[in-house]
Amino acid sequence: MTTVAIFGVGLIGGSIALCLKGKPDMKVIGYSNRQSSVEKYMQRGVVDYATTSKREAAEQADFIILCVPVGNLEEYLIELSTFNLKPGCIITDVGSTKASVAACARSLDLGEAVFIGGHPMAGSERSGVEAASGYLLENAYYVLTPDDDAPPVAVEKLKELLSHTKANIVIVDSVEHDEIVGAISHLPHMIAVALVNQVRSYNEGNGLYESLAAGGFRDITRIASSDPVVWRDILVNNRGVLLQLLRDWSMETSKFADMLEQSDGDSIEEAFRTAREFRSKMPERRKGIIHSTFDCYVDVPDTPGIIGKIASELGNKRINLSNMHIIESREDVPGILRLSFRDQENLDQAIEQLTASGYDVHL
Ligand SMILES: NC(=O)C1=CN([C@@H]2O[C@H](COP(=O)(O)OP(=O)(O)OC[C@H]3O[C@@H](n4cnc5c(N)ncnc54)[C@H](O)[C@@H]3O)[C@@H](O)[C@H]2O)C=CC1
Ligand SMILES: O=C(O)C(=O)Cc1ccc(O)cc1
Repeated sequence: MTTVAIFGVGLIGGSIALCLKGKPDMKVIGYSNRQSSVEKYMQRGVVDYATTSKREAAEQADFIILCVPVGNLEEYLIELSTFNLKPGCIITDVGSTKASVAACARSLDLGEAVFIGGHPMAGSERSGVEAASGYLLENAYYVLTPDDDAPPVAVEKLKELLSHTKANIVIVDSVEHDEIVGAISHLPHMIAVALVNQVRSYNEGNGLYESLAAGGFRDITRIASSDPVVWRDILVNNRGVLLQLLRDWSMETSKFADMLEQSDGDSIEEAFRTAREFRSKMPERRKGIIHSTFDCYVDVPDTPGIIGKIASELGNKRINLSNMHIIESREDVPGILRLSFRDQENLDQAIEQLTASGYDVHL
């Protein structure tokens, strides 16, 4: 029997739990510091057992996965180091920053337990176990940041466990991770929040800003709806990297100011051209090392008949849909529908058709 203890069964912890629960010889335990959350985890069936005792969860675990906000990771590691963990127990985390938690683990005596940092590079602006999905990490990158002296057998065991997420596991140095993820994830979150707040302040004087904000503005600012506590911790933790990135960002925005001051249309055109070229070369999620699936995701309102409507829209155009899965659907909250196709051609046709019909389709 493999016992996995998940500390903090929210969006990410819950999604990992859903990938593991029910697998042969697997027991998934959820830990929360609140009794009401423990009851919720059990009611939703995301774990086999839940407890408010850290020690109880930790001491029977072969794997401990810390899925709490980044600001709590160190205190959890320190407490784990005082427990009587199973020899060979593998502790990992899912925090969006990796250098500080790695340094903390290095400074502790974990006995015969091993720490290997991790970061699944997928998620959403939603939070809590209600938003968890067993498909969230499928085909996404999942970074592991083992120290050089981490036993290779432990890294292999962790990879084997995480293979249930169907993510594409890659090994990256923890400091390099924070620099790269700072640029591609943390900086965009700051920009989205700053942009929304800028428009919010204009809107105080004229409500038309809010009414007219659509399409592009919603796309670029989706991540501004992310959990404030989770993101407070990430930004504060990666502050050194982020301060440099913000300086570079200010240079980029001043280039735009210069181009506008000089009415330099050619340079503006060139900026859009180079950006479009780089972006078009970026791999899509389904093009990972892992076997490709031909899936897309559609944000759908929870209205009666919506699934039938989408299915018949595709059927009418003779687009061959091989599977459909509702990832989350609650009253008044948009759900996500995963549509699977047997080949690229059907997928491309479906994206074209649904986008033309006004659906929000992503890969
Ligand atoms: N949101 C995202 O898309 C991604 C988040 N992450 C990382 O995953 C971790 C968790 O984030 P989410 O799942 O998004 O957040 P979440 O808010 O959905 O889940 C966090 C969970 O931890 C619990 N929690 C909070 N403080 C706690 C404490 N002091 N003790 C015990 N439990 C506590 C909450 O009740 C909740 O169940 C963070 O470290 C974040 O950086 C990693 C990849 C993607
Ligand atoms: O919703 C999105 O696009 C995200 O950027 C999700 C996300 C949030 C935090 C991470 O550490 C990794 C991924």
